[in-house]
Amino acid sequence: MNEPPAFTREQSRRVDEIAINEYGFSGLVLMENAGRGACETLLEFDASLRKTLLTDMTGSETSRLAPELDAQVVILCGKGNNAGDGFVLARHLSIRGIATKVLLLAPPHELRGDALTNYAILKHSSLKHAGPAVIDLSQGDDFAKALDQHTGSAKWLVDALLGTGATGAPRAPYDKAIRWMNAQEAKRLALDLPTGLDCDSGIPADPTVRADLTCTFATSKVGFQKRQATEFLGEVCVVSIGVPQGLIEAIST
Ligand SMILES: NC(=O)C1=CN([C@@H]2O[C@H](COP(=O)(O)OP(=O)(O)OC[C@H]3O[C@@H](n4cnc5c(N)ncnc54)[C@H](O)[C@@H]3O)[C@@H](O)[C@H]2O)[C@@H](O)CC1
Ligand SMILES: [K+]
Repeated sequence: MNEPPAFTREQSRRVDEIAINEYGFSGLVLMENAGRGACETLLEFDASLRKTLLTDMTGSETSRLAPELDAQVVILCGKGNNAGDGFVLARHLSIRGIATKVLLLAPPHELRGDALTNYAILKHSSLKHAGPAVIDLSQGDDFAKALDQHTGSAKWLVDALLGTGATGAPRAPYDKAIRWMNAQEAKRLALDLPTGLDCDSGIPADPTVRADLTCTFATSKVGFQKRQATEFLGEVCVVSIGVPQGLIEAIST
């Protein structure tokens, strides 16, 4: 049997582009599959993540989640589609009763397209149904203190800062956020790739997220096979985004 393919940045972006422009996929469907797949992978990886639904006076579970500070999963989002995957992940964790919080590191008015749509859905469900708290940390001066305050005793920090749209080393405020993430005891999940890692060369920038688990979408990435990348990736799980295998094979040849 052939080895599963690993793609360059350009090939990965071509999968999305062809799926959308030639096959007729909606970008939202691909993003939904990415975020939902990451949710399922995380829950399989860490069976200790538990439902934190509150109980009402009669002892029955209510649909409200435990208060914000008990978030078990805190998702740090940038402004591209990688952040969009993070918003979808937050929604699906919340559906499964896992208390989740989203921290925005870019101003919400800079979100576009599918990421903006999923942000709007999340905000709506947060206001209407006590869904995941969404907190804008893009303003304010004491960034590390704000991150500490909003993270509490989370078990997992999720890197939804940058994906295949990254160019060069992570710039402010992502650089500070990465240094802060790497210094926490919580485990780290990277969506698509650890922010800072060049997915073609495998060369880590200073700083790069040190992940315990990387959920990478559609295929693994060429740079992940390089020795210097290993310590930043943790366990790598390839998550299907629903595109036909034939498309992946066509692009890999
Ligand atoms: N429809 C699609 O295209 C899909 C995309 N997916 C996700 O989308 C990601 C790619 O999304 P995008 O192309 O929006 O890119 P990113 O989400 O990687 O972010 C790009 C944004 O970050 C900024 N940026 C780039 N380099 C930076 C740096 N070094 N420091 C600070 N800011 C920087 C850019 O100005 C741009 O606004 C994939 O990795 C994957 O996670 C998945 O949702 C599957 C479907
Ligand atoms: K990422």
